[in-house]
Amino acid sequence: MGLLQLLKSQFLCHLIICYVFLVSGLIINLLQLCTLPVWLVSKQLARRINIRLAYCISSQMVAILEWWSGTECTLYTDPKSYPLYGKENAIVVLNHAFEIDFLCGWTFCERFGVLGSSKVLAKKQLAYVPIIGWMWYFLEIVFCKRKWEEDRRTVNESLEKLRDYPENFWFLLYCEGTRFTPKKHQVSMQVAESKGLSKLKYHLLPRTKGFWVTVQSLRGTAAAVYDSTLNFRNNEMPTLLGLLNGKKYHADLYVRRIPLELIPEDEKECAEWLHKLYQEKDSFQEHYAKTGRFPGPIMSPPRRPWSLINWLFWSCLLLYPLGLLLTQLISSGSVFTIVASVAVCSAAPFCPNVT
Ligand SMILES: CC/C=C\C/C=C\C/C=C\C/C=C\C/C=C\C/C=C\CCC(=O)SCCNC(=O)CCNC(=O)[C@H](O)C(C)(C)COP(=O)(O)OP(=O)(O)OC[C@H]1O[C@@H](n2cnc3c(N)ncnc32)[C@H](O)[C@@H]1OP(=O)(O)O
Ligand SMILES: CCCCCCCCCCCCCCCCCC(=O)OC[C@@H](O)COP(=O)(O)O
Repeated sequence: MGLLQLLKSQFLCHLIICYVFLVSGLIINLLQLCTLPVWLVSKQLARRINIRLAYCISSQMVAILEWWSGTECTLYTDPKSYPLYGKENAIVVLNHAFEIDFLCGWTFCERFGVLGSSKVLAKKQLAYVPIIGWMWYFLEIVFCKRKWEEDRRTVNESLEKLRDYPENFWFLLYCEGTRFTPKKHQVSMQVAESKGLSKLKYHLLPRTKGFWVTVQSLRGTAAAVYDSTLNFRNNEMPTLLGLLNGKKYHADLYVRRIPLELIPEDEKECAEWLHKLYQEKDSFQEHYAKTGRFPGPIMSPPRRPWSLINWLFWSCLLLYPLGLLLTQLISSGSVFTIVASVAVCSAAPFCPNVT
């Protein structure tokens, strides 16, 4: 193990990274709260400010993936579609099998310049998560209760509000509704069988209602659906903790751009269309399992320095007062205070994992 890799695996480094993320995140949440009066004067200005503030939070996690862990993200896509990415609103349909798949999604958002404005259909519980959930509230993220009777109206209303959004956005939809596990897959395939639908090997049966309401609500706003299929080389099972430890992963994303006009308007036909799409996604995963690559050419966008610059900025800003505090602590000469502080820091890794 090299010296740098050893440094990245040190708990003290993780503590510093989390400290910067948590404190900067709460400061940004507070700044977002301060933009509330701006909404009354100019909604579009408030939205633009919040896009930039949100970037300051989400790009820190992207920096961990791109710069700290050095994870490689490869994009397989059609060269004709490539120039449109980041230049139009789009609905992104992504498979949900990895702990960090949302972060790989964010990384591509960053590379195409839509990270601050990216959106998702998220379960309501995530709205209460400090920093990320609170940030999402100001970004007009669409939340669902996974109760169709309620979601039908609320999801539609939230999406309608995005019609005059001032910057390009990608709206992520995990149609499977939950992360893939063998147990969930088994149950899901029983549902498929009972409905007379073809089985899937690598995906759960897609929930069609959220997709239909999204497509219908964003007609005229979004130009296309980006059908995205993600996998990792060598059967890697990446985790957030692995990234924090500086572990390098290799993500491959296959994206097909499908113009929105090609998607049926009728609910039943739209559902059938989505089931067919998931059959195709399954065949791409099969191809990947056999050959180690997705079909089509590679058009990888390079990483940009902004996430790193933002991360360094917050680190400098927040580590300076922490350094002063530590210097004062040591120079205080109080053995009890020093021993108590070291004990608290040493005990932290043994706390139960809450993620
Ligand atoms: C160039 C680069 C391109 C791309 C880059 C990639 C990505 C970047 C883009 C953006 C990034 C932005 C943000 C990312 C950041 C963070 C994301 C993090 C977290 C969010 C994750 C979540 O929260 S996922 C959970 C919430 N989301 C969803 O659930 C969406 C899918 N669900 C739906 O659409 C649902 O329909 C619903 C929620 C709208 C309503 O749910 P409900 O359950 O009430 O209704 P359903 O119709 O779905 O269910 C009833 C029917 O389902 C059948 N059923 C029952 N059991 C099962 C089963 N196990 N499997 C399948 N089906 C089942 C049941 O029989 C009912 O059928 P009917 O025929 O009777 O309707
Ligand atoms: C700079 C980096 C510092 C890192 C340290 C801090 C780490 C904090 C991480 C917070 C990340 C929160 C992002 C929200 C993404 C959560 C994804 C998620 O929860 O998906 C839910 C789905 O799967 C469906 O769930 P279920 O059907 O199981 O209900």
